Amino acid sequence: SPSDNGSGGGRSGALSPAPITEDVQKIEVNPPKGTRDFPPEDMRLRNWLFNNFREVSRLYGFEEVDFPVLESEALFIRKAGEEIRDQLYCFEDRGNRRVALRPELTPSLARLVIQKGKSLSLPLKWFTIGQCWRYERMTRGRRREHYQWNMDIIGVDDVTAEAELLSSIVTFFKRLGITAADVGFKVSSRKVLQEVLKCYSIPESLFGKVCIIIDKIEKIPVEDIKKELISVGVTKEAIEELLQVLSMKSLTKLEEILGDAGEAVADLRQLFSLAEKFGYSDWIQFDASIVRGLAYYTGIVFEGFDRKGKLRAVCGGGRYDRLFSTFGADDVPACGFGFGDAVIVELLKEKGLIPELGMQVENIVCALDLDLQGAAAMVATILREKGLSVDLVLESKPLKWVFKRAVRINAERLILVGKSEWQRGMVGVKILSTGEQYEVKLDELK
Ligand SMILES: Nc1ccc(Br)nc1
Repeated sequence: SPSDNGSGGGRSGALSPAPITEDVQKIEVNPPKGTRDFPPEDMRLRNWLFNNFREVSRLYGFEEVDFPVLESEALFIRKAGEEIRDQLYCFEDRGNRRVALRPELTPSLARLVIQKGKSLSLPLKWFTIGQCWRYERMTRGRRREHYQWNMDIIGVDDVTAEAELLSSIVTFFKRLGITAADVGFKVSSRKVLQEVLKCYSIPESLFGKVCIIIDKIEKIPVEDIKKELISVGVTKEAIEELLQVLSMKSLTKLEEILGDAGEAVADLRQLFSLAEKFGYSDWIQFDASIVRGLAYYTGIVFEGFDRKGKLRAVCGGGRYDRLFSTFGADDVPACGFGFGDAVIVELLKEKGLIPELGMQVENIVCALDLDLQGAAAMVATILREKGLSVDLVLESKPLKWVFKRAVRINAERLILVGKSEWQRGMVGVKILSTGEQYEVKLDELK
């Protein structure tokens, strides 16, 4: 067995803490408030989740894109009273530029589309997975960062685009074992609001603000909703009509109020018809109260919810046909969704659907003699060049330590490089699941 370097095989190499002197300051080892580390076990779960995001994106023919976490603050400055604006993680950089950690991904996507301009052939089907930030007073103890999967279709003004996006999310849920009994989508259209406001001659300019106020309908008392609507100039009559329409859960009843001439009912009817064809009718329901909290949505909006009502929205999205002109470019029809990495994990835990994702390595290679470390490196290299993973024991360790590590890293095989075997061009192999052991010629190792 390898000579013992007196480390006792325990947490060998553990250093006693450096003496605190004037130039050594004990650092905070936890990440900043509201942020997370991803140690190996958590990173395996995150990679598993993101790999599912990517696989669904591939299945739907979407191309991956990415943008900087840091953007010009101007990208996110909208005057509709959104929460996302109030919580912007913004600052002035050393060049005196106003910048922000992105709170969402859609404005960056729009910026890139505008930047690329005519060089792009529509429609675009782009996806990204990116970290998004908000600066929230920690009194509420909520997170300040999360990762979002975004899928966007740019250049299609038909509801088929929204239907395709909803299909992709259903496909994602199904892959994870989540069913229509667990999760549903509340679907509506902001054109419902638009048509009501138009009936009461409420100016279009109020549309964004009204949507942001209405989005709070489940979160604050209805009297406060009314006060805020009044404060932005909506008449009492319009408010009563609005609240009545927003309580609708039936398209037929909505049609009785709005008539069948408007786009809102037509879009929704088409979406529900397409849902039949895609096979996800069980997953969606009309709910006029859904407006979502981003000012730039203009049409169909939707959000994924857990049917037990225990969690916040799992995902959300919609059509945003006017975003590009707010950036000074020509408008392009667009729709997309954001899917956060936190609520879905809570949901999977609730449903017992978190997969076992142990560390896995195919080989652990160990020199049985101090002067065989080079030979062990050669063996590791041969295996790695064959595409086999190797944990190479880098120091002289007792065999007991090596076996413990092999179990901890879930190695399939232990490759022992011993003096007598090496002289015969052989190495020892132990299959850790069965205990079977044998010698094999180096050039036959596979
Ligand atoms: N927009 C946003 C960003 C970060 C978190 Br956590 N939640 C929402």
